[in-house]
Amino acid sequence: MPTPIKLSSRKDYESFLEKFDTFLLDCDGVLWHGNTLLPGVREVLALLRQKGKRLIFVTNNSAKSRASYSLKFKKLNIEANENEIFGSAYITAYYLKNILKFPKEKKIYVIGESGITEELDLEGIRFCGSSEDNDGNDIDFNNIYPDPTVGAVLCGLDTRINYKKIAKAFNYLYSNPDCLFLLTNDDSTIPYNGTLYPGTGSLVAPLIKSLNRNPDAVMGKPNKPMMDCITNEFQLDVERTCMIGDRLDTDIQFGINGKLKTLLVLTGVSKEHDILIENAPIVPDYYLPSLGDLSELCK
Ligand SMILES: O=C(O)[C@H](O)[C@H](O)COP(=O)(O)O
Repeated sequence: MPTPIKLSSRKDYESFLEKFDTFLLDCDGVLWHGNTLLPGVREVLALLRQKGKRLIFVTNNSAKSRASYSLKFKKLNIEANENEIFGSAYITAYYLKNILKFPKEKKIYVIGESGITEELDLEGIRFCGSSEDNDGNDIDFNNIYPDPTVGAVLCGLDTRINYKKIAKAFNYLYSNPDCLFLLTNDDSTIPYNGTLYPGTGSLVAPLIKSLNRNPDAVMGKPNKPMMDCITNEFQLDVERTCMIGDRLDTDIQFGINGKLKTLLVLTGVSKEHDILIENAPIVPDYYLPSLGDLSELCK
């Protein structure tokens, strides 16, 4: 496995940027933690735009729709067109509609937030669950029963997860072997406020354990549906495209799977020792303490 190249000087930054026309950029842990932009990021993104680079934002965070992410970028004073934003909620709705051809007469039970329900709505896909099961009332098991019209259970990031949601999702999957079990992504953690919290992959562990069943499909990085959705909208020259991420097993693996070059930044989940240990399973082409370090070129 080749040794990753650490970018550490102005000369390194300049020659790195000259190699690529397109950058795929992860969001949580690269651009921001929650609603806090990481230092230097705004300047670097503006620099990349000035240099005529194409930017594509690729996030496994399904809590927001494409439109809501577009609003978030605007509030953070970052230029980003909606068609440059690929969130796992958007690609999941796209995949259900165009690839899985999800039947119109069926509906989806959702564990997740408005990102998912807004994108399903836009594709005309019926759903139930999500915030309607947020309530903190005692569970009434008589209110949980098989429903053959539920054709899939879809799980994404849900900061209002509760026993009732897991029990209803379990019920639909346990009572109907034809019911699909889908995840927007399976990140084990989410970088937030300089630390980590349980991510989507950890929230669905109770379902996997209790059903003794793995999901039928996971949409987000490092998986193919995310890349298929991007390449359906953008022609990528893989030799001149670089994936920038903070997480080895999603972002960097996603870039490797897509035959892209990869840059790991250390402001999120993965750390320098993860790539310098002997026989590291996943290694980026380049790495850098933070994306903001490239703002050295703005001076
Ligand atoms: O769903 C999750 O676990 C998180 O939203 C995910 O870790 C963040 O996605 P990213 O922007 O890093 O792809």
